[in-house]
Amino acid sequence: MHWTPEHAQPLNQWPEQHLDVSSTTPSPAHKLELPPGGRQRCHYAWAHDDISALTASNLLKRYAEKYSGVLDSPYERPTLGGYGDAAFLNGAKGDPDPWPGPEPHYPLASLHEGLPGTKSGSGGGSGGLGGSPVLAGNLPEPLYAGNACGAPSTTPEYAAGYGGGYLAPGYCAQTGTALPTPSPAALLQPPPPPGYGPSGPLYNYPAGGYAAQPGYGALPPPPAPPPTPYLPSGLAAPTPLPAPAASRPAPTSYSFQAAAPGAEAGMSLKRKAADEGAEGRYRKYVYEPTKAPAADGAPYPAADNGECRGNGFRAKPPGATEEASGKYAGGIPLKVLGSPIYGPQLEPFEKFPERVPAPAPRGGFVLPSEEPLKGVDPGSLELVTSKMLDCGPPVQWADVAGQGPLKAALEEELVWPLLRPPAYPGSPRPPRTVLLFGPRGAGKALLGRCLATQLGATLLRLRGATLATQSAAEGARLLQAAFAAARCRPPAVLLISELDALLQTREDGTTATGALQAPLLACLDGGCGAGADGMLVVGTTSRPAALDEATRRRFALRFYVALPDGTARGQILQRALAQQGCVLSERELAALVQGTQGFSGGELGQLCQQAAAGAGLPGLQCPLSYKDLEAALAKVGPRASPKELDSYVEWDKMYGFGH
Ligand SMILES: Nc1ncnc2c1ncn2[C@@H]1O[C@H](COP(=O)(O)OP(=O)(O)OP(=O)(O)O)[C@@H](O)[C@H]1O
Ligand SMILES: [Mg+2]
Repeated sequence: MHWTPEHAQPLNQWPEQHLDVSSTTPSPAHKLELPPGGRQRCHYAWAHDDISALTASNLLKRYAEKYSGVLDSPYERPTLGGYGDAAFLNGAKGDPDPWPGPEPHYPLASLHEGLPGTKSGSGGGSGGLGGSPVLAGNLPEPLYAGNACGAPSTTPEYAAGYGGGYLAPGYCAQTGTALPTPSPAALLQPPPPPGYGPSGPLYNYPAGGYAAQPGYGALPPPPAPPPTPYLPSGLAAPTPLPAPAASRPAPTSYSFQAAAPGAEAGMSLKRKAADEGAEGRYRKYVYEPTKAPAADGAPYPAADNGECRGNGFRAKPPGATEEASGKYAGGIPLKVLGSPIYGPQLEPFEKFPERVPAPAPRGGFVLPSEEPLKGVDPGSLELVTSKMLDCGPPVQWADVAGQGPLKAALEEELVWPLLRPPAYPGSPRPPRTVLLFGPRGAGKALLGRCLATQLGATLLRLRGATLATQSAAEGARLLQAAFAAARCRPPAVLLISELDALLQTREDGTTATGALQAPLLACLDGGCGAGADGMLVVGTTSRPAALDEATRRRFALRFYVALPDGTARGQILQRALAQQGCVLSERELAALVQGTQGFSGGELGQLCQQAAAGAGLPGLQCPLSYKDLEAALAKVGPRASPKELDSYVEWDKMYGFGH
């Protein structure tokens, strides 16, 4: 047999093969060229034709085995030229150890880079698909597929090609586990752009989510959009969403929201908004205890020149809330009592832009297209406009003591959806009706005013009890006029307090239920229906059980406004007493808070007034003392009995949305 290795191998490989050829019988043609002393040990770099058949057979077998793994490898191999022949000539022929040669000449970008768990760095070299299959094929079993760390190989297809060959001894490509199998989609992903770490997240959106729309106060400025290189081409940036709903607990079985006409799909029925530890989250809800003293003793100072802002509110008097002290008069911080944060958490006025002229429609809270005044009695409309338009100062979340979870719920389920633009055409309408129920004086109307402020809306107030004193026809006319007036001033909040009075049986035997309920339901359907987007109806009642199902279901959201807890009572008292120039010691205030358990905010205000009256200080020339308050405590007490409070909790479980 006449055989030369050139017949079987490419030219650039045959010198290596000849390093294997240890023939001791050089060809006669070469004998003369060999140094005499080295003849017996010399390895020829070229073939000679008198090789034995056995040697030739062994050679064939050996190289067939050696390269069969390479040829069968499922991975795309780099061109051999990329590594240079020198890599194969580096004296490591058949070496079972990891390849000790130089780094590849080209920085081969491994497709595995960017996959989770992939380690980048020089130690790994181009161990991915760019690794040398030849070398991998040379490696003994334990070095395959990251087994340098002794991890079990779970991905057999990686064994041949996944570059153990370039792993330095001891390098662990995966910590204790084999590299996860890449999905076909991942393999099709383009490599990350230069400058971004391969193991970084593909999207790097802010953890806190997106800020609300401009115009909504107390939220941080919107974060910068994610850098465009992070967005795969062709993909639009996701629509900003409000706070994550995923953290909300599952609704309880009592909720009626799914059946309510205004209840929107996707809105959680029950939620626990109290994230007690997250102070920053409720920072803006923190009560601002001190306002500028009212000149006339009214709950809100009238030092605003009577000027009514475009949104129906007047600005707070400058510095009205700036003087909040972080402690009780005696020096105990309210945090000691479990308050979230207490201090001057102020909302700058700039966050409540003037609405003159009316701003462009915002989000779902847009201008109605219908003619709102059609068929409305002009006299009633005039009456409503002059008597019901609320021009009080704006009420921020921080102006409401306590009620943190409720405030968060109102904001997340009402304010944000109303201010947020619809995500897509035909997306669910935000709720247009909310019912606040709870004991008298608990702050339901205050929260209604706060909602109007947060929405930048005109506020119209209607008292059910007042309406119920009118004749049925007049009451219905006023009701329609109130809805029409609200609709023609969008965005508007119509606050109907004492809603239950509209549905009660009168003492004279005539029942308003039939007379006023029908117009009320019609107004709720029409005024808050699909055609009227610019208004929100806030109904309040201290007798939720008096509401029949039809009325109840017209309110898409129903929230329980509970009595203030000890911390909130302390804050309300401190504010009320500060307005009267009264400074109590820490112990006195703590005792007063203890003695006013079960008081509503309204009753705390009455207590302070009673103390002033009892002290003979109608003009509030002298500060109140603790003794005056003690005396007043004997006369003013909480109105809501424990039984009543229990009934609210029960009603909340049945029909409320919890918070
Ligand atoms: N949480 C509170 N923080 C500060 N002030 C409060 C709070 N709750 C009630 N008040 C004060 O108590 C008074 C009565 O509040 P409001 O009118 O809102 O109660 P209400 O629940 O609407 O009562 P009603 O059922 O009688 O209509 C207001 O002066 C309000 O400022
Ligand atoms: Mg009220």
